[in-house]
Amino acid sequence: MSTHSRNIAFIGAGNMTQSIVGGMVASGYPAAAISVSNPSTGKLEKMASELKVNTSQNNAEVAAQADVIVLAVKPQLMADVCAALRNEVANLSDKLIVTIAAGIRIEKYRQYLGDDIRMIRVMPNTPSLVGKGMSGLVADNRVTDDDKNYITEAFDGVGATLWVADEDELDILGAVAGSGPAYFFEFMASLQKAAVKLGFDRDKARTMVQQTALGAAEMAIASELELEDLRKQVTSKGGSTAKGIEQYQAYDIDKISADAVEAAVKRNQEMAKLF
Ligand SMILES: NC(=O)C1=CN([C@@H]2O[C@H](COP(=O)(O)OP(=O)(O)OC[C@H]3O[C@@H](n4cnc5c(N)ncnc54)[C@H](O)[C@@H]3O)[C@@H](O)[C@H]2O)C=CC1
Ligand SMILES: O=C(O)[C@@H]1CCC=N1
Repeated sequence: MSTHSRNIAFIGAGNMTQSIVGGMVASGYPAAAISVSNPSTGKLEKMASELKVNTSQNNAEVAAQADVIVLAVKPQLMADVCAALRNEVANLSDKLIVTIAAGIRIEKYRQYLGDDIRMIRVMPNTPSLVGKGMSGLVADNRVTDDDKNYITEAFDGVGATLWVADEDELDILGAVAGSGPAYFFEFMASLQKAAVKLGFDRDKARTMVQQTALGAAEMAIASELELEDLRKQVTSKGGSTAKGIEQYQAYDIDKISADAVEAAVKRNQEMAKLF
């Protein structure tokens, strides 16, 4: 079955679903083959009017009609949502089940949905909305090559994909790339505040910060140099950047990042036990 001929249903219309579906529609996935369900109507109405996808307040209804079900609710709701799907949808084992939830292991979904499910875990991130997502993927051993190709193509449409070896690696990828946009936005906001503190208005400060972030990211992608060497190219001996970088190093930016990623991995592992 080719990528665009599968009907795909998203259970939960939150931030991540809106980013993925927005990116999929923009990349040419037919809106008519996409359904989204959510208990409340606000987000559904927005998605129906802006993206022309099918919407419903009934999870089982969209899931029953789909070839692919994407579980996109918060981890703490997953057990209940899965239990209801198992009760209300026939032939779950004929469908490809994809989950984007952090932490929860495939083994748990087997308990929730049945031993015979075909499941892929995807760890996406919100820049999928603008076609610049980074998604990690891992599959159970029942998933077919066709399933893998399908889901790779779908998520390649909203950015880059990276198959990882196992679910431990997915936890790490999630802590770096899934959570990563938040780290970058936190850093960008702090740079914006620094410019505002010295007299710029917020709009001008934002323009200079976001354009610089974009330029740095694109340069990193285009260059074969190590990231440290790209940094050195900006850091003239005896110049101003050296003084700025000294301040970041004084706060041990490597330790800040290592602590952040390790804390996020730990939370993914906790969520695997809790939900
Ligand atoms: N936000 C992000 O950057 C990322 C999120 N994820 C994962 O995506 C999942 C969703 O996260 P967000 O979109 O950020 O959360 P969110 O809170 O924005 O969205 C969850 C949606 O599920 C809906 N919902 C609640 N109960 C429901 C039910 N019984 N049936 C159907 N829908 C229901 C809520 O109304 C809400 O619209 C989480 O499991 C998270 O771990 C993964 C990677 C990145
Ligand atoms: O914060 C979370 O748990 C999810 C997973 C990665 C990004 N958001």
